Amino acid sequence: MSQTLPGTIPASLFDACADSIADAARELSALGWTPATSSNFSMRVDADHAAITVSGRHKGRLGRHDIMLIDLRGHAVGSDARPSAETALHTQIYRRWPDMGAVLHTHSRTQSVASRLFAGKGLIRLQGWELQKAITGYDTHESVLEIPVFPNTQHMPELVARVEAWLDTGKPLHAYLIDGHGIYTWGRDMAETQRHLEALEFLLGCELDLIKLRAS
Ligand SMILES: CSC[C@@H](O)[C@@H](O)C(=O)COP(=O)(O)O
Ligand SMILES: [Zn+2]
Repeated sequence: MSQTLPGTIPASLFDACADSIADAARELSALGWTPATSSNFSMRVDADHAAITVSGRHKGRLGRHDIMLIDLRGHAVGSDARPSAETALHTQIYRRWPDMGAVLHTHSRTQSVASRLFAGKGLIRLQGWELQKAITGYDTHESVLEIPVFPNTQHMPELVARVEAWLDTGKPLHAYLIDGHGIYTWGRDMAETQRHLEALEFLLGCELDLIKLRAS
């Protein structure tokens, strides 16, 4: 895949984003959170563009050619590669929050099982865990962190609308699960987004352990 950049985007900027995505993806893949080409990752490049993974690539082996430029309507810019099938979920975040700089979507076993288990309730309510403080804006274990679980669909506009509907209620949103699918989370930069993802994976795992232990 060859990537041509608009004159306003220096190659060094795009390459830095691509390298950062590939590094994060390698780490997440090594943890087993991106099985079988699943998952997708992006970073904001400027006010109107993001770098995102090309659809269908193995996320543990990404190179610069597996990451492409899109505009915030989700259209490829300067390449004929196909962006992630879930691009609309990334651009939604960048359009809604100009200060958000990275979006990570993974399919870990813990995320997948938790999404199925809590789909009936429509959300997971986290409270009492010290690690909630890893989410920006949370400064005590006593706060409530709600992670909605949206029904899965192959029709991205439907998922985009569900996210909008949640936000329209005025409730905070730092991440969401998709039933039987995985998690989406975001942050102002890649480091913050990775911290959110690691914390959420840990917290979901703790909730699943509690359910198992209470049942035994
Ligand atoms: C390989 S199944 C997973 C996909 O359907 C999808 O959910 C996913 O996460 C990766 O899609 P992609 O188009 O590669 O970004
Ligand atoms: Zn997915």
